[in-house]
Amino acid sequence: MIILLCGLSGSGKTTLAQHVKMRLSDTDIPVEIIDADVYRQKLFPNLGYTREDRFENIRRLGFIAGKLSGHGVVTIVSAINPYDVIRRELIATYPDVKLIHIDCPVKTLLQRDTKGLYKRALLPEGHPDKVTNLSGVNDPFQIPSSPDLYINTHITRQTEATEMLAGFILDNYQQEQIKQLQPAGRY
Ligand SMILES: Nc1ncnc2c1ncn2[C@@H]1O[C@H](COP(=O)(O)OS(=O)(=O)O)[C@@H](OP(=O)(O)O)[C@H]1O
Ligand SMILES: Nc1ncnc2c1ncn2[C@@H]1O[C@H](COP(=O)(O)OP(=O)(O)O)[C@@H](O)[C@H]1O
Repeated sequence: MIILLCGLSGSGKTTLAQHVKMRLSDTDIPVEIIDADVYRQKLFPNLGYTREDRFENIRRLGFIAGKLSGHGVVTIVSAINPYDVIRRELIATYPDVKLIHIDCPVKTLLQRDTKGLYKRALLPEGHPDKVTNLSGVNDPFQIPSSPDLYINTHITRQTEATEMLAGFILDNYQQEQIKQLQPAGRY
């Protein structure tokens, strides 16, 4: 299973992915997190935040996730992933991809601003520290129309959000195992 966590920077993708991994550590479900922030720094430092570079980033992350999930690892891809077309491409390319929207109003993200990106995006044009192409501020984020799960981290506390996501993974993992136990064509 590939879990695509999409949502604006600071919405809680990394936090929830890490908590879910911990939460599932006492089960026999192997979980790996592919955090776009980390992979960009370690593997794709030349990619920026244009539409084309974001597509390339997501395609590469999807490829790695496909390999891991092919070995039975529940692979959580934590990336802003703002465009519907590339999300749909991953869903069409790899088996058992689930799309999860981690939502949060920009007003709240401006208050959290753990990386200082939002303040920098709001600087005047031409300011040397200005951040351009920040999704939700000066770059698009297409809201998923029918995600498999929706979590709003402005409303839902971290512990409850973790339970929602862990429960979703457990349910789907178990359903998949039951399907694989059933002989093809008999049911
Ligand atoms: N425009 C811009 N300028 C500078 N830095 C930025 C910008 N947009 C995103 N970020 C930071 O990059 C982190 C990874 O982005 P993503 O790979 O998830 O983006 S995307 O999926 O390719 O759209 C992303 O990580 P998260 O904060 O974890 O979402 C941000 O820290
Ligand atoms: N309900 C919540 N779920 C997840 N994170 C939350 C929640 N409420 C507040 N936060 C905080 O918001 C921040 C989210 O940051 P992070 O997980 O790095 O986001 P992202 O990976 O989407 O950029 C963290 O500081 C986290 O503690």
